[in-house]
Amino acid sequence: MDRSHKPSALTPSTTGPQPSVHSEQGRVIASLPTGDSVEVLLYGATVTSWKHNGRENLWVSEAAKLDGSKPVRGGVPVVFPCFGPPPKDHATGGLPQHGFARNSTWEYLGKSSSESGKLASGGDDGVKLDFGLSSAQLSEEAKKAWPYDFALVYSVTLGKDGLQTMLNVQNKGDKSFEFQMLLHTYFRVDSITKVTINGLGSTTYIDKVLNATEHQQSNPSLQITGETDRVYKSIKQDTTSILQDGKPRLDVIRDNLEDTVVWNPWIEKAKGMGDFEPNDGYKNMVCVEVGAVNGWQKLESGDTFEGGMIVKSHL
Ligand SMILES: O=P(O)(O)OC[C@H]1O[C@@H](O)[C@H](O)[C@@H](O)[C@@H]1O
Repeated sequence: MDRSHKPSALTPSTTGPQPSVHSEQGRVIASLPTGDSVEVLLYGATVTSWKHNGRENLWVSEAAKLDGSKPVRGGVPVVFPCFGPPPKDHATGGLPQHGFARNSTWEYLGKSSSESGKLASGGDDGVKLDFGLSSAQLSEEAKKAWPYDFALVYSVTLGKDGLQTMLNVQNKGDKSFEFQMLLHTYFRVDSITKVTINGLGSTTYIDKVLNATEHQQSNPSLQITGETDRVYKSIKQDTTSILQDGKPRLDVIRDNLEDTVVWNPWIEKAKGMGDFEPNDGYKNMVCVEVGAVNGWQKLESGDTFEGGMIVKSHL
């Protein structure tokens, strides 16, 4: 698939000090010689930790279930093939909220050494981990509710200055299907009251807190001052930036995805979620979720779609 606006990929290299990769207890952990690391749970292919310069960039609830009994409350759950509660009259109508990818067990396909890019220092640049999920691996219930033949490959690349997560969707069957996808990333922040989100100005959004009404964001900067659940549609700028205390903290760069959901449950909703702890954890997280959730992506038999993000940490 040729894409004119494709951001340059983070490229792992094959010489010099090597990253270490090991799997234990249903997760894959990769570390760079710099000490940066990423952890991916096979359940949901959920990235549960990404450390850069000694700092954790992702928020995971202290009560998150990591045993496969429910989707992980935190990290980067993969939402596919529907976002939110699916419309009852759509082919995804029998699936749970946010689909089945976040609560299916993925297969670790291995680390990739195909792309190389040597650093000036001669050290290793990064490591790419691939995870797969196909129709055959789904629960009988999910297969019945969404009887399409598909294959997903989710690539998580830990680079020296960022994390890249890309979802590749293939239609392996003889019927077309429609899907939505979203990388439901919970970012860790020091204090939500000091967070500003830039890059969503002049964009139309659906406000799920206000009965799913449509609004236009006029202010170039967004501050979170209460429960927030917004779907920003067809965003022109590729980068959404999270600032802490006015200083750049994280840049989220969308790749072939036009939409972004901003979510913070705030006080009451956080208290109402059994797996959200501590109760005031909403002060230390914000979800900035890149995706294709405005309408549906149609994939014809044999076709492939790819979308994801690069996140750069400024600490
Ligand atoms: O509780 P869940 O299923 O993980 O969803 C969390 C939130 O996910 C967000 O993406 C949705 O916009 C919210 O409406 C939803 O509440």
